[in-house]
Amino acid sequence: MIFEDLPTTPRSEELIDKAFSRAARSGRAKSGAEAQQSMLQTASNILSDNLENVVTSWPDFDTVDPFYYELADALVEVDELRKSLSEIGWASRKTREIGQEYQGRLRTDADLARKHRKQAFARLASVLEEVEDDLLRIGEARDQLKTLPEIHPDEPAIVVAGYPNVGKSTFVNDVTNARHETATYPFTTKGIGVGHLTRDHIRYQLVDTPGVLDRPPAERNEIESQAVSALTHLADCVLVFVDASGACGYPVEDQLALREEITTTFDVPVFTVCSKADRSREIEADFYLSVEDGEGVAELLDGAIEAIGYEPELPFES
Ligand SMILES: Nc1nc2c(ncn2[C@@H]2O[C@H](COP(=O)(O)OP(=O)(O)OP(=O)(O)O)[C@@H](O)[C@H]2O)c(=O)[nH]1
Repeated sequence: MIFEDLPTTPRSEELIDKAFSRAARSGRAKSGAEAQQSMLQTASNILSDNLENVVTSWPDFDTVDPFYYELADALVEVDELRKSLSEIGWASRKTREIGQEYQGRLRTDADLARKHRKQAFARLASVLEEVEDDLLRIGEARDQLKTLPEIHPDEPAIVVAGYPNVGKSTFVNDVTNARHETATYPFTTKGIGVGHLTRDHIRYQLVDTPGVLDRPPAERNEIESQAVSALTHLADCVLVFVDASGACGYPVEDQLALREEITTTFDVPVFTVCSKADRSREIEADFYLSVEDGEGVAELLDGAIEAIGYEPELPFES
């Protein structure tokens, strides 16, 4: 996952403390103007390098997969994040420049060198103060994005949709190792779960979507709508679960209306799955499923996998 390895974002104060205390240490090893030069060099390098690392640890949003872009945007407003990252790039260059600019002025007697070095430190500190909010914003974005589950836009994905309590997670847990891998993320109080299964050496992702694809669009808030839009980039096939028994607590007509909406939103095969078929099968569906009895589980998976028709790219054969 592209956001998984993002390192903790330092705060301005932390960076200043680190830079100035290392600078003091390096100054103690020398004397006179040389000590001042060494201090400035150390402080400016540490600040500039650490700031640069913040920027380079992020992926380039111009080339990021649209699924990730929209997910990230739903959580953190990518435009704002990019502005902050470019401010940090500026601060990295500026702190290096200040180091270089003052180096010449420090080639003088010890007292004057000390005065100029202090001036340079004040300027370094004020650059860091200026980007304090940007570092905070980047840190928050990083913390949020790190919690996204393991979803790979390059792997085939089966998205499971349907009203609450229709049996989505029972199915996903039954056919995948989801119990071990399910992760959630904070689009909604419920989060989205991911499980995996392997067929013919191909790994498929099953994405459970409680709180997102489980109600009419009019009831989705902006973030949830964006999560749906992100899912359209991800899904290779959608299974809409409909509980014809009504045991889930939602009228069958509403469930079928949601299916219609999903069919028009997604450009990939969308199947209607009559879930809890041990209780009722009173609707027209592509598949009838009872996880309770084990009925239709294999057929449903085979159907979805066939509809996806995923062909892995083979290495070049000579
Ligand atoms: N009779 C019967 N009950 C089932 C079947 N599958 C699931 N259930 C029951 O239906 C209830 C809801 O199932 P879940 O899998 O939690 O439903 P869900 O759609 O994931 O619900 P949310 O996570 O709230 O969106 C549970 O009590 C399950 O035990 C089935 O095949 N037959």
